Amino acid sequence: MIAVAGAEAVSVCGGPVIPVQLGRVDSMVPDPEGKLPEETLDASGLKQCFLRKGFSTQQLVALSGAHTIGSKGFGNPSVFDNSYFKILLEKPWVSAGMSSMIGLPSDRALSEDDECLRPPVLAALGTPKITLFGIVYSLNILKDKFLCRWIGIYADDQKTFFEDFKSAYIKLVNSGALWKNV
Ligand code: HEM
Repeated sequence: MIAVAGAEAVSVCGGPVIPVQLGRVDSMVPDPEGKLPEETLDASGLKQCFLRKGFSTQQLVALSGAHTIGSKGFGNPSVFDNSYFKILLEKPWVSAGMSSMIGLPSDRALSEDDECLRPPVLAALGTPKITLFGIVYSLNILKDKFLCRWIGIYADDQKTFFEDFKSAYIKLVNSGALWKNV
């Protein structure tokens, strides 16, 4: 129910439509304590925590984009879009008073990590394209492959954020689940 409600909330708020597989075996016991990442973890702690569960830095950054919804200062609280990443790139955010209201410590930690972010020079370039004999090549593919600065990529390209969020969400909610044989 939680996995389905989460996916429904994302699409109702304008995010991607995420198919959630039904029919899983319900758990009879609660999860042990300490399975969720602490909001006070730094970027390296967050990355390790996600890696231990089989999630890459890219998936950590994409999933954290869910914080675009709600009251943490990432744009319209009821719209699922890529404002989270755009606002993280605006660091240090207008004023010290305002910055303390933006995001959780974990969100701010991602914006201070080189692997999660990207160099300002590439941020200024936006989405570069080369035109050769009428054919347009997007350098985004190269950026994705070799630079891996996910906050910048998702701030530039909401479609890529939606695609990556969708697959990471499916992986997250299916992780450790068992299904009935029907
Ligand atoms: C990266 C590790 C994460 C940490 C440390 C974290 C921590 C938290 C905390 C502490 C809150 C409560 C904020 C408050 O109201 O004071 C929160 C809210 C929330 N989280 Fe996360 N979270 C993480 C990842 C995720 C993921 C993976 C998702 C979904 C895919 C998610 C979705 C949400 C949503 C929708 C809220 C409500 C936001 C609001 O109403 O302000 N979070 N998170």
